[in-house]
Amino acid sequence: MKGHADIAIIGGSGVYDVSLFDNIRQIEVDTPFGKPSDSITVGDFGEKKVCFLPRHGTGHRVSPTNLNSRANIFALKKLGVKQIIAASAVGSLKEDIKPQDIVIPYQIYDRTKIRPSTFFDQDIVVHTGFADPFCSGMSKLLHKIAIANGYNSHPEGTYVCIEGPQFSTRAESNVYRSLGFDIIGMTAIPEAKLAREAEICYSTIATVTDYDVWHEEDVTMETIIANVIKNEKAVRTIIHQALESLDIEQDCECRHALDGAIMTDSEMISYETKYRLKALIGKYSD
Ligand SMILES: CSC[C@H]1O[C@H](OP(=O)(O)O)[C@H](O)[C@@H]1O
Ligand SMILES: Nc1ncnc2[nH]cnc12
Repeated sequence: MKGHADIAIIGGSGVYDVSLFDNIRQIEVDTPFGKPSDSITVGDFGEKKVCFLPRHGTGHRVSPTNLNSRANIFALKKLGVKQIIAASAVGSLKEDIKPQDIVIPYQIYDRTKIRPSTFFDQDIVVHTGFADPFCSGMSKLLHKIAIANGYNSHPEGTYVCIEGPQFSTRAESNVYRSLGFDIIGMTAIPEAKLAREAEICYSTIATVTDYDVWHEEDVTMETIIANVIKNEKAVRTIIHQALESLDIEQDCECRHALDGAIMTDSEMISYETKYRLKALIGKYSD
């Protein structure tokens, strides 16, 4: 691996390349948790060092359950990433959130079942705050940009993350609606949790592809793919303008998430663990 990036884009369904960077190189990054979903494209955006990772791999090979999110986020941390903009295709749980709208989620409700969702599962115990799972500064910026470009953007949506890969039953969809959730997807968890553990600011541009089964006869891939294609321009526009505006020097509380969160006595953490997780805990452990 040879590369550095301050800002990362994680592409979701239909976003496998943002074509916004100059001087691009593909790099392979290895991590203690294995390999990320694909090689990472590093490049320049003006003065900024940026990178791109397709969440499901090129050609959409990795299902939500099998995503190695630990490797994906660890690899970005190793590159020096401080801010992640994630793109995600979602279903809507509300009438006024229409297909092709944008939602910038501010909360997540976790309905996943079988995903490793922490870096700290061996020899070290860490409890990070996750009350507000997205970076509020970045999310406000994304919403502002979406509105300024004429998109129907909803700030502050709650994203319910299901295990998938099957879509929900009608009963489940109606329960999520009765609980007041706004959008539904399969990938925000554990990505957002791991970004917090890695002290990286993390925000999502959720693009609506369907109304989920509470509203539709059935969720079909035909509808979803048609809207994924229509949503692509919005995602690219918002990312482009966000990259212009983001200030990597500006401090944020997301970047101090491990401060005071490590419960284990430093002397009890093995040398191997300190070495293995150096990119995450190096600044807190001697
Ligand atoms: C393409 S439909 C279901 C699929 O789309 C979303 O993925 P992503 O968040 O990576 O855009 C959803 O979470 C499912 O994985
Ligand atoms: N209805 C839906 N449920 C779960 N994930 C989705 N991604 C896009 N639409 C979805």
